[in-house]
Amino acid sequence: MAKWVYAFGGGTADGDREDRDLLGGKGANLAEMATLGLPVPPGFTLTTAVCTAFYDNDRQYPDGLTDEVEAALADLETKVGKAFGDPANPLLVSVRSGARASMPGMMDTVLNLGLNDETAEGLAKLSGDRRFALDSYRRFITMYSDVVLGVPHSTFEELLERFKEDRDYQLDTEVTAEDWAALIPEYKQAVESELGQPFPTDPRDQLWGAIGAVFGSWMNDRAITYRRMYDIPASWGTAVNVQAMVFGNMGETSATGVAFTRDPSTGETGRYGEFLINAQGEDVVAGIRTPQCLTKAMREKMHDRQPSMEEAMPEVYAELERVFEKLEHHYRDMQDIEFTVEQGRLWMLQTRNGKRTARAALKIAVDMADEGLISEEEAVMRVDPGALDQLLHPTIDESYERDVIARGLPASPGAATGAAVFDADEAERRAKLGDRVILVRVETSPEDIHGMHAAQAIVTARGGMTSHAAVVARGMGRPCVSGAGDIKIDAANKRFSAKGRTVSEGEMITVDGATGEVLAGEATMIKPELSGDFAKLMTWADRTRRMKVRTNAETPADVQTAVDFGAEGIGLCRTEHMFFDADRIAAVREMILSDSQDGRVKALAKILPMQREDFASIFRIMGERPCTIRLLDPPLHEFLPHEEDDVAAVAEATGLSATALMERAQSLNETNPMLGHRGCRLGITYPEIYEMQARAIFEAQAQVEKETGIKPVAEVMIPLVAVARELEILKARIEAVARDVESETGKAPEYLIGTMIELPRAALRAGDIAAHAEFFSFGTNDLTQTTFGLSRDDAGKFLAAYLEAQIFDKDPFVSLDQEGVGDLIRIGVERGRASRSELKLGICGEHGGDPASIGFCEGVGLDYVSCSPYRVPVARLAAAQAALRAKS
Ligand SMILES: Nc1ncnc2c1ncn2[C@@H]1O[C@H](COP(=O)(O)O)[C@@H](O)[C@H]1O
Ligand SMILES: C=C(OP(=O)(O)O)C(=O)O
Ligand SMILES: O=P(O)(O)OP(=O)(O)O
Ligand SMILES: [Mg+2]
Repeated sequence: MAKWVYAFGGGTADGDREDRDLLGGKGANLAEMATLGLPVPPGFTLTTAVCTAFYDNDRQYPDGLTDEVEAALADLETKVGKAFGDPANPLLVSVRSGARASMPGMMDTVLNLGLNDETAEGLAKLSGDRRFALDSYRRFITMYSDVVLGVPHSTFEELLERFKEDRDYQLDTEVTAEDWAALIPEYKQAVESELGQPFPTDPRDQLWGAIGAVFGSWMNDRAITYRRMYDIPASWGTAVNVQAMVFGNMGETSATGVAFTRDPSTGETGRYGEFLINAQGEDVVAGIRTPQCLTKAMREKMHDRQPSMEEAMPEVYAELERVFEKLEHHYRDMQDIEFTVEQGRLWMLQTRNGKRTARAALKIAVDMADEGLISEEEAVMRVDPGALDQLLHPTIDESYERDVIARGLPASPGAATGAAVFDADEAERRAKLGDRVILVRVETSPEDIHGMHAAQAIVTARGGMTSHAAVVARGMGRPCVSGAGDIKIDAANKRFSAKGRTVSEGEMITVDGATGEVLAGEATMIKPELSGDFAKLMTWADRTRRMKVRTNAETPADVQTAVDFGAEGIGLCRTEHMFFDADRIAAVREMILSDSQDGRVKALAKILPMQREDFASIFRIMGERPCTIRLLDPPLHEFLPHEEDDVAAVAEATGLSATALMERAQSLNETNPMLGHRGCRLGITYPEIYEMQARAIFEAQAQVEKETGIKPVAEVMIPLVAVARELEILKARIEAVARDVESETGKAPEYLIGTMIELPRAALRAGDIAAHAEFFSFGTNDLTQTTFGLSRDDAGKFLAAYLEAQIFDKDPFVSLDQEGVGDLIRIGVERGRASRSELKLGICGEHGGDPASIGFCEGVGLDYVSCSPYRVPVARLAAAQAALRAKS
């Protein structure tokens, strides 16, 4: 029989951290902490299997669940010595979500459950603090109504605000016990008016209501968005944790807080966190009050005048410090911890591996390896290659004169510029149109997640470093300034003001998430420094990986950037990019529009010296690293002149009439150019084009060898081969050019000839093709396009609908379709290698920079991946992780 409910607390637990699939991360770690002997309020976990069964059975619970919950509740009552619903000695519980993967703030939690008029009075008597009891009661009504009954939080906020205004109160702390006693009936009345039925008073009804709502929150919009963003399957489900309440709102010796064992923004060692005296956990994470610092060091750094927890509660803080130490050693990773202090007694409410910026992930991984806590290989596995991207992005140039309009907390590092917007939907709308936007909000709620994702950076007027905005922004790598109190947002008129200045929607601002500053205008940015920890981790990754990492680049600047990032070769130099250059396009047009071979040869002679110099400048940078140069690929159609001026320029160069040229252009026009006169088909029909290019490559090699004494290595790549004979013919011609250049220069070029595999037929007939190819490079952009029959230029129009309908899990042009396109690659590799065992194999489609696709490339045994320059470090790390996974 399935077991649906697992207990924890009192030094033991039914499960442990290995059970996170079943108990969710929160439940598994609560169980683990309980067994470690840490002070965890006892409770029990309804497993993720209950959630799955609930959704599979039309929101019905599985048989036996009610009995198991009753038994667990009775056991909990015994453990804490209180009874659920007993006015004389009431047990209150929290009902908390918690999935396998942490989804901070995305699902629901209800605190203080079990309160009604009688138990609230009982709690007042028992605690001797009526204000505390009524404060807990009003919190419960508010939270339960919002989460379970669908009566929004704002209903109660408005009642409270009006009440405070009438009495001239500024803060919630001024509201007395009598005041709460007067307000609570108003709260309940508001619920009854809204729902037509009274607020539930039976604690068991409340419990099942909350359990249902928390399971239901697995399917709320923000949880769905978050799952999509982080690839979390809907089938995982959430667990529900029912836990005895401890109270941080029991006066000045009580508090609640969130802490990280290392700084989640920078990775610096030293505790980092916030706490609030006389408050409950939600107050900190929701950013309702701006909290106090955890440590003295942090307070001094932030110039905060309020005492830190280390200073205000030294004894409890010392105990907390011991817990940090224990947890970090136990989990061997930075921990994100939620705790509550009830009248001087510390209680642990959650621990999880802390979300962190890429910068912090890197520092923590390297530091922990240096401290001997983890191995170098583990450090390599700890950094998400995709997130590394964040480190490669610019920061504000120091010499830039900053026009600071507001200051807040440096909640997530990095800098970005964009147009100010004040609403998440608008941020998303503008971003879709290609605008860079900065989302400016009073505070963010999880409903804003799509807007935060669409924005370049986030600014909030309220909230601390652990507010929702800060945590989510760090996870996404978006710069964030939170708690910028100077900012007054006028949402109705779409503008904000700060220090007497006004910024309207659409005006450009800059956010510096490292300093907490918001600047007017667009700042100048500089490239990041990639030494220190970054270089160290990369060295460890390079030691570990099997596959080489090359780059797709053709301009000297890009090639240099890629080499600086550690590229070990060029995997794709697209020569057509050199053809489109403004001062060459006229000669290219002259070549394609001339109707004779002589005319083409004449035009190509103009291009040859330019191409030679292009290649020479690349070889000078690349030295002995191999350079794959792809001969002309795009359809001639793409080079045709469209404007009258362009036609006139070609007419002048060729001596042909504009009318004759237009007729010729018309005849070259294609209905379906991507499947038309392109790739090797051009080489076959206009041999002089590829001959010129081959000559430019070989002559450039000879020239650079003469200049530097270093022998450049060229890999001449023929695109769009479908039939082995195409390659056979073109290879013979290129070899003839190589021989000519050798006899003219006295230098034998070092080269290979190979092909791209970008058509299904080429993959299927890889055996025949390999008879003529010394290497294959999988052109997975076109191979995806041709395998799906899906235009890569037009798919954007309906891709969103395909992702929405779960026809595609991911955009197949971004992450390789490992089943379909992957099968063709597998076949290509097998048949190619069977025909030529030393065949060199690589990938040069965009997928070469995508970590999941790189994992696939490792699995099929490619020799290298090639990606755009800024992706090179990502690929180095992803290749190392793939190698480690393959080993394990
Ligand atoms: N049992 C509890 N006692 C006191 N405070 C609690 C309890 N359970 C949760 N909390 C606080 O609520 C927030 C949010 O809960 P999540 O379930 O982690 O979302 C948490 O920070 C705790 O401080
Ligand atoms: C790398 C490729 O070439 P391009 O993107 O230039 O078509 C490819 O098709 O995968
Ligand atoms: O359990 P998690 O980590 O998903 O988050 P939260 O604490 O917000 O529930
Ligand atoms: Mg939590």
